[in-house]
Amino acid sequence: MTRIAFIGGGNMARSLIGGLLKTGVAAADIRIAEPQAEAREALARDFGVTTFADNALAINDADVVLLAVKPQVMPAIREGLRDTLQRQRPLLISIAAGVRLDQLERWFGNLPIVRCMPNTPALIGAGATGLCANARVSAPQRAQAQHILDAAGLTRWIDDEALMDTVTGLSGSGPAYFFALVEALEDAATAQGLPRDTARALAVQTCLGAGRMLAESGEAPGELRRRVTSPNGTTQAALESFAGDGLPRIAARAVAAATQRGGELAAALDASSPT
Ligand SMILES: NC(=O)C1=CN([C@@H]2O[C@H](COP(=O)(O)OP(=O)(O)OC[C@H]3O[C@@H](n4cnc5c(N)ncnc54)[C@H](O)[C@@H]3O)[C@@H](O)[C@H]2O)C=CC1
Ligand SMILES: O=C(O)[C@@H]1CCC=N1
Repeated sequence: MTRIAFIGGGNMARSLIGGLLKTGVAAADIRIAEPQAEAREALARDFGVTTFADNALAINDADVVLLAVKPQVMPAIREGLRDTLQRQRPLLISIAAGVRLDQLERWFGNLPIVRCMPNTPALIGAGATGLCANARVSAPQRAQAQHILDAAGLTRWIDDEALMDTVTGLSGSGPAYFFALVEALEDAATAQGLPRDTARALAVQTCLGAGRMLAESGEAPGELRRRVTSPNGTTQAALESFAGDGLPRIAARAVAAATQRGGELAAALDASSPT
């Protein structure tokens, strides 16, 4: 039995808690610190978990403390947590974009820490998470962290922490890229006269079907793409249009922008909380 305390009960905490409960973790073993009373009530109602307005109270007796606040909020929570963390020495897990292991060690002390980057499909158990551990994380703690994130979907360990911002740019932010593409496809078909609800339904199912084929067929995306593309057919016309507009470059620039922003978030915290 692992007691898990969440600091911050927003979107990602809700996604992760939903996954944990589905895999059989007892609600009694999950505690959440959340400053907003309305959010606390919703968490207790939706998940049956215990909530706290006070961060230090929530982590009392916790084996794992999971930081699920915005990167900018990290320095502000250290005062309230540091003493209890040092006394209990739980496994600390952070899901904050950009925030580095050395920063977490500076703020919260020399603890076993796992930095990870999940994504919102965790809510339905279809998340993707990259994890990276500091040297203090023992093998059982590594397994503990993986077990918690496995409840949200697929997990992959990332040995080189510098690549965690790339993971953020790929899968952390990635669901939004696919949502944006579906929005654009739906708008394009609607502009040609298709009723919006029909355009939405067809675009969403196409996205789901393509995603399932990618996940379940074991085939490379390029091979699946080739099978849709008849010589001189409709798909070829569309793919040539994508290529002409520089789709690979568009994707590379978007991932680079998100990756860079991760580094900027961390640098801003170095500037505002140097010690
Ligand atoms: N939303 C996403 O798709 C993903 C977000 N993340 C990371 O997860 C973290 C949380 O993001 P979201 O859940 O989207 O944000 P959110 O804004 O929905 O949740 C943050 C929660 O922290 C609470 N909070 C604010 N100050 C606090 C304090 N001093 N003590 C305790 N709680 C406090 C807020 O009231 C809020 O409920 C961020 O660091 C983000 O980088 C990581 C992967 C994906
Ligand atoms: O946009 C963000 O900063 C967070 C991190 C990854 C997804 N959402």
